[in-house]
Amino acid sequence: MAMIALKCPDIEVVVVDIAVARINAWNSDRLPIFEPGLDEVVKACRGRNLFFSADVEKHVAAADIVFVSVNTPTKTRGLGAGKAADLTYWESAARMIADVSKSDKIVVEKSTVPVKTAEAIEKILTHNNKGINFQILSNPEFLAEGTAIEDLAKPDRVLIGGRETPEGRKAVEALKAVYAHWVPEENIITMNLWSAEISKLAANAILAQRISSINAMSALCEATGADVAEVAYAVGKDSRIGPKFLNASVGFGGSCFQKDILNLVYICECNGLTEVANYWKQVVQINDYQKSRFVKRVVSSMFNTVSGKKIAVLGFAFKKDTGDTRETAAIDVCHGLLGDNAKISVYDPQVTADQIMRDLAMNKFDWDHPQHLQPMSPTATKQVDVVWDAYEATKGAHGVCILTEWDEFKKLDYKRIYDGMQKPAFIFDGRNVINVDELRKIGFVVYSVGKPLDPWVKDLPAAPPS
Ligand SMILES: NC(=O)c1ccc[n+]([C@@H]2O[C@H](COP(=O)([O-])OP(=O)(O)OC[C@H]3O[C@@H](n4cnc5c(N)ncnc54)[C@H](O)[C@@H]3O)[C@@H](O)[C@H]2O)c1
Ligand SMILES: O=c1ccn([C@@H]2O[C@H](COP(=O)(O)OP(=O)(O)O[C@H]3O[C@H](CO)[C@@H](O)[C@H](O)[C@H]3O)[C@@H](O)[C@H]2O)c(=O)[nH]1
Repeated sequence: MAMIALKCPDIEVVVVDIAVARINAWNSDRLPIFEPGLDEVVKACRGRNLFFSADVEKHVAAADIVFVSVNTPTKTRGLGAGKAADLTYWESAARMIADVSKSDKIVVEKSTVPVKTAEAIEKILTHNNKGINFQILSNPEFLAEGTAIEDLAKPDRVLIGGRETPEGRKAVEALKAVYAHWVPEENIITMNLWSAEISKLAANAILAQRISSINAMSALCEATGADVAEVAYAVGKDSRIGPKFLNASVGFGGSCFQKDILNLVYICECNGLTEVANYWKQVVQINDYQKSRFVKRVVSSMFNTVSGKKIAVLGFAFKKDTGDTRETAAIDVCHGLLGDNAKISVYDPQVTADQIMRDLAMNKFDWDHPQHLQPMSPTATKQVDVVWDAYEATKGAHGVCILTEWDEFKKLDYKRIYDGMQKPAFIFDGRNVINVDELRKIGFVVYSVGKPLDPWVKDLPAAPPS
């Protein structure tokens, strides 16, 4: 919305939220999220044509276009728990729009929703309506965190789905005119509502599938002496495949991929498409396998136990350049290590100690997770310490796990880190950011996902029984 305000000075944008603390933060000098370049965009328009308010009803009543961007998490209880999208927030937003509206409105699905949500929303909006015309559009968002501003400034495409009626087409044109302020017309794609809704789920599923594919290859590379980075480079050179999204890692995280794939799986199951559901489920299962495989490498390399040992965790966010920790692989890896009674010292340049403690104590739905990834008691967080420096985190540690690819981890003084650690000093790189040969020369025992194994690690079974 800040980008719309920046690019369309003739449009007044009001961001409303029921979370008053968040709105207060948006109106302050310290925005509630860290996103490179966002401060500048907000500062350029706030008070001009961009406003933040907790008076949701007043501003919705006055709007011509309402973008609904509320959260759509995975259901944790009841029918479809652990898979289906929880549309509670969407439904209450739709009911509120229906209640407060006195003029015609275009209601835009900006959240990622199950296919056919527009139909349900239409029913809520038009039920008991007072002669008001609501047009529902699907306009899914494709930005990635950490690069949101560039993604919004130069989107690969903007997708708008609408009803194939004269009113529907008019609404599509109205929304298209907003984006046309800065997005070339050929990059604004219009289609029917259901295609737009499915396209968002399909894009995320296929992106995540690429990561699970290369992560699956990383296990085979370790077993055979191949290097996954070389394999990804060779594969990505095929112009039909392309080089992006082929970085092997400790596993994908973030608030979208797992949630949206599980939602897709549920929709397939509801449509009787068991084989299709199982196909997509495998993308999440390989991701869980990758996280648990990493934990097993750590434990088995360190004489099959990390009990009482200090392990430094460098990086907790789900990717670099964000402070977001939702579904970060770091949560599952820490749970796995704590399950083996390790003492953990975490450093992340953007994530607060409070957030890390909350994440580690939080109950996660345990759908199909391996044993050691299951919810744990909050008392285990007593074994966790959060520090504000990588050197502090690694001081006296037996092992280091790199779980986020922050640029600063490439430039650390690893000799200094080695000197301060217990020996043998182990380093487990879940992001392929370190120079393996250099670190081995310093004296570290090194494991890096998908890379030829250190003889020390090699002699141990890759997947000892849990
Ligand atoms: N985070 C991303 O990068 C991203 C990218 C593309 C799509 N999406 C999709 O966008 C949606 C939102 O994601 P998010 O990460 O911003 O979630 P979020 O939980 O950070 O934000 C949602 C906000 O909606 C507010 N809200 C809930 N009910 C409300 C109501 N009735 N009225 C007003 N405000 C209400 C909440 O208070 C919260 O601040 C999800 O469907 C997600 O899948 C997110
Ligand atoms: O080659 C890769 C690329 C990514 N990742 C990991 O995958 C996760 C997701 O990364 P990314 O997709 O860059 O960030 P998100 O903000 O989750 O963005 C995804 O999810 C958004 C929400 O739906 C979509 O809008 C975006 O298009 C889609 O990329 C992160 O943990 C990354 O570290 C890898 O492990 N290897």
